[in-house]
Amino acid sequence: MKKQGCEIEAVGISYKIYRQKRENHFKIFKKNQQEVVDQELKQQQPSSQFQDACPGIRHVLKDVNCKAKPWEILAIVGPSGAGKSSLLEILAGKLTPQSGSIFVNQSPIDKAQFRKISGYVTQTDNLFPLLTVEETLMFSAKLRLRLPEAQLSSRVKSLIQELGLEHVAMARVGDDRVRGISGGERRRVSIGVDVIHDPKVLILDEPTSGLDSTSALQIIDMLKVMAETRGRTIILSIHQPGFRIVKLFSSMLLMADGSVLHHGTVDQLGANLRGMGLQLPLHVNIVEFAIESIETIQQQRKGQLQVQEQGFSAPPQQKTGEEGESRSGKFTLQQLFQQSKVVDEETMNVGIDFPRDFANSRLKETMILTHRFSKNIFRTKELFACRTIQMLISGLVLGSIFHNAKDDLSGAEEKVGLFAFILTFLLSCTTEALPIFLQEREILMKETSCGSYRVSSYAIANGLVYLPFLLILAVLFSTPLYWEVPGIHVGKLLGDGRGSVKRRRVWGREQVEECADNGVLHLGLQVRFLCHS
Ligand SMILES: Nc1ncnc2c1ncn2[C@@H]1O[C@H](COP(=O)(O)OP(=O)(O)OP(=O)(O)O)[C@@H](O)[C@H]1O
Repeated sequence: MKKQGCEIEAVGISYKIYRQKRENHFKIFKKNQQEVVDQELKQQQPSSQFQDACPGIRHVLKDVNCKAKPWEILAIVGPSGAGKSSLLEILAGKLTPQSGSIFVNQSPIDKAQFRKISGYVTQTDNLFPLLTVEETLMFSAKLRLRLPEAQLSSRVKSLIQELGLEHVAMARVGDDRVRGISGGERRRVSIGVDVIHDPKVLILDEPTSGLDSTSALQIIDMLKVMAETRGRTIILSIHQPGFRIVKLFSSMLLMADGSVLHHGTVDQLGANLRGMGLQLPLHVNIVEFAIESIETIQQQRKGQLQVQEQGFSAPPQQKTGEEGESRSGKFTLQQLFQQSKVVDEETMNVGIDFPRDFANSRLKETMILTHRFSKNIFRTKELFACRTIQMLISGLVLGSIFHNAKDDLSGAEEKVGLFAFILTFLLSCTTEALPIFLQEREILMKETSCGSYRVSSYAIANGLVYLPFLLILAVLFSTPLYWEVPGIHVGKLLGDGRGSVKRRRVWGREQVEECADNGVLHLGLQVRFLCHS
């Protein structure tokens, strides 16, 4: 019987970023940046093709090859800045490399479809701080699964149990500002949000960062169980894994400076290091030792590459299988370490059912999002109470300033000033929404990119929740003004058809004044009047 699973293979991935250069603004004709890069790359020697020789270009990933198999955990390790996060983002379909390809079960990846069958847990936790752990997972389940409420609930409960979060299920998630659950528990919630739909591939960027060794071990242990019991493919990056954690990794990708230095099991890494004359000291973690010895490994690699380049002119040597040259035609350290490529035939060519559509209809997802927004709003009562009081006081103060406005021309001018002030005040108030949106933006981008819901549903739900509140604030602001400032009552403002028109000539130009019966100048006409004069 064939195993169900999803094998991910990256072949010849190169990713570079362009640093901003000081531009000569007086130079009108300049070359396209890509053209410059291509020309500079062409000029380079083959042996130094991966050096950061081009000024302004940073090679983040250099011809990276790797393979992650189902039922296994592939750990990406390496020093800070090695390119681990960039590789994970490329594997998750968030970044597009300049060259190279990603294959899913040997077929080229369709990013949009792949995002639906995979989960990507970022380095930072993007969660709503005011929702409880259970609510967070429940909303995620509702948005990503098309199941009856009872089944969703039982699924969330069993996931909470699996994640070891029963004791904090009803506690608020919290963040840097709001006190909530611990950092380790929050990391587990982030993982839970991305595994609730049971993805075939789970990509995690530093799932153990900032955790104590016990919490870190718990998380990796949980991922191991997930891989082994459900045949999931797990790819994660990790900094300085402990001894017991390393044992749980099925294979390891050691990276430094954007290149792969080792891709294989932990035992193979030990053997290769010994083969290079590096003896592992007693009681030292092999990954730590490998990272410490990166310079030596890189030097050996350079030497090997030079030997291979010289070998190009010599008659070709016999190669076994796929060893020696990767699909992209470039060499990796796998070749240096003479590792054989183990291909588990059982995992190949297994069809994947890509979900075609969103889990819910537009109406349903709008309802779910409206519910989530309402919960968040009702839990920020203090903020809303402050805004209500602020609007009420602003209205009262402004009304008292214009309380003595007269019902003549100068009074009308004051009222136009008041009108302009109100507009400016209300427009400046709208900028308060910006920090809230910036906070939620990461969550919105994450959820919409993996196909949880449509952006339009988010916008509608947001409007449904916030617009009534904004209307209430506007009424609270305008009520004291309405009663305090004489002559801006709606009835008086608009007149009732009984107004009269006065014409007079000032400096040879005809000016029009329209007065209601009580002598109040029509505000709208006043604006026109001011424009004319
Ligand atoms: N958008 C970017 N702008 C500038 N530099 C970038 C960008 N993306 C990646 N880099 C650079 O590429 C290199 C690799 O970054 P990456 O985040 O992938 O490393 P990492 O191995 O995940 O590091 P860490 O373990 O510290 O998270 C770093 O030197 C980083 O500064």
